[in-house]
Amino acid sequence: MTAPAAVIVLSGKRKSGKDYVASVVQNRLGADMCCIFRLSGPLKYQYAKEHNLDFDRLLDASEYKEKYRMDMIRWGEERRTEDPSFFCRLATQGEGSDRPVWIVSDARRLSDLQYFHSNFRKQVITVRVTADEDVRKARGYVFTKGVDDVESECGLDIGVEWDVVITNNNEARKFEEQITYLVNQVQARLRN
Ligand SMILES: Nc1ncnc2c1ncn2[C@@H]1O[C@H](COP(=O)(O)OP(=O)(O)OP(=O)(O)O)[C@@H](O)[C@H]1O
Repeated sequence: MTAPAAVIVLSGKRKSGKDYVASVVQNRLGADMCCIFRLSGPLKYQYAKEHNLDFDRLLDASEYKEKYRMDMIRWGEERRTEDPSFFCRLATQGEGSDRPVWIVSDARRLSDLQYFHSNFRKQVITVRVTADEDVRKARGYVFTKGVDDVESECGLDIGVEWDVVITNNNEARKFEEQITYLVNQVQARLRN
């Protein structure tokens, strides 16, 4: 595996705009230069594989998914406890990992940040995407107990020093300036 030149690690509350930022940055840099990884991506796939289940049925909103949902969450936690970098490693393998810029669109835990800091010390750029609650609500956010008040959503809310903070409150010009700043940081790493 060739090491990437830059690794952008995005974090933010639900509907703050992480996926949106990831795709804007990818468009700026070019898809051939840049790959987006989702840490939440391989969980279902790996769970299905290890339990001999039908991956496609696990992805839809059927009874099948409901039946295995709790067990899948438990299994994911167990895996992470045994090996905190398990899902980070899994998500960033395979297609696209040979591109020079990685964007990880959904860091949720301190262990996610620790993984990227310790494996890609010089390349990593941590980014917190923020948006006011009313803006997030307008984008479809609804507070859900058991989802929005647990570690996977709140683990990075305080006590982290981010390299870049992007405020994404529908202010196009400000947003643009912040994206340009981030893209410049990436380009500086590509030159080194
Ligand atoms: N600056 C922006 N301009 C226009 N639309 C935006 C902007 N930011 C976010 N959106 C839109 O708001 C919605 C939510 O954004 P997005 O999916 O990127 O959030 P997220 O943080 O990835 O959410 P989740 O955590 O639920 O996956 C999307 O439809 C997205 O296109």
